[in-house]
Amino acid sequence: MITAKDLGVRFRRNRGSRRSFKDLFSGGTRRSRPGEFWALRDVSFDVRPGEAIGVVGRNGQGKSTLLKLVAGVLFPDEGTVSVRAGVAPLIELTGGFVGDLTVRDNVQLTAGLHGLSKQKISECFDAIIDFAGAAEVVDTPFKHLSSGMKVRVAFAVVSQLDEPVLLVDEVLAVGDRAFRVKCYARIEELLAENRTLFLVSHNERDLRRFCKRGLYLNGGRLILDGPIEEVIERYNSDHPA
Ligand SMILES: Nc1ncnc2c1ncn2[C@@H]1O[C@H](COP(=O)(O)OP(=O)(O)OP(=O)(O)O)[C@@H](O)[C@H]1O
Repeated sequence: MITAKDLGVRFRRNRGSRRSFKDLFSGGTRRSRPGEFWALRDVSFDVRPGEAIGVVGRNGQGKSTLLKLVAGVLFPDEGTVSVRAGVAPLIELTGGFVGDLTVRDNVQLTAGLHGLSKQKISECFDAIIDFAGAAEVVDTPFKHLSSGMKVRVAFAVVSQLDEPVLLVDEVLAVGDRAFRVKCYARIEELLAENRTLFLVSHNERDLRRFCKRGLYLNGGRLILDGPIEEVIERYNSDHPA
């Protein structure tokens, strides 16, 4: 379903840093420009349809960057990632949503971008709003929603899409308990339909509940790719609380 080979992503630490005169003459031969660092490097893995994968690592170790590559919203500087199916990304709280548009417009836009027909959208519109508990804010600009409500709307839409790959980045932590329970049930339904799931989480219970396999990232490197229990154990022993 997904093949990632030697993935590398480079970012600049400091937007203001300029390349030096000397750098200009060394042209493209330099491996890394000043101020740049590899947020992800030499990362390779294969994912089969229906696999549920938990991505673990401390803050800033490349987890979100990896999901963005799979979602196709970021291109690698090295290596390749191929995804043989559509992706429903739930990454970054407001990801893909337009702040000035209303909830209604955003739901229609996102669903439309993922290939749902007008008719299908109007069929499932009420269910999406109902799932999110967003009836009162349907005509409110998205930017005026509370952060929890933004996540609820985003999850409600994204989990309604027919895409075979679902990416969930740490958003479950934001919803209140009643909403999390609904999200868990929905994720379980999606897994039962043999969808592929990537879950970034710092919550071991969530990881164990949904994922069989884990990827442990540290310093942008893939330290361990294995059964979720082994991955959690290794992560915990590397970084005891
Ligand atoms: N657009 C960007 N420009 C520069 N640096 C970036 C950019 N996006 C991410 N980074 C940096 O890349 C590194 C990896 O970030 P990433 O968001 O993938 O980490 P993460 O493991 O998801 O962290 P968290 O658990 O905090 O969400 C971090 O040092 C981050 O500051």
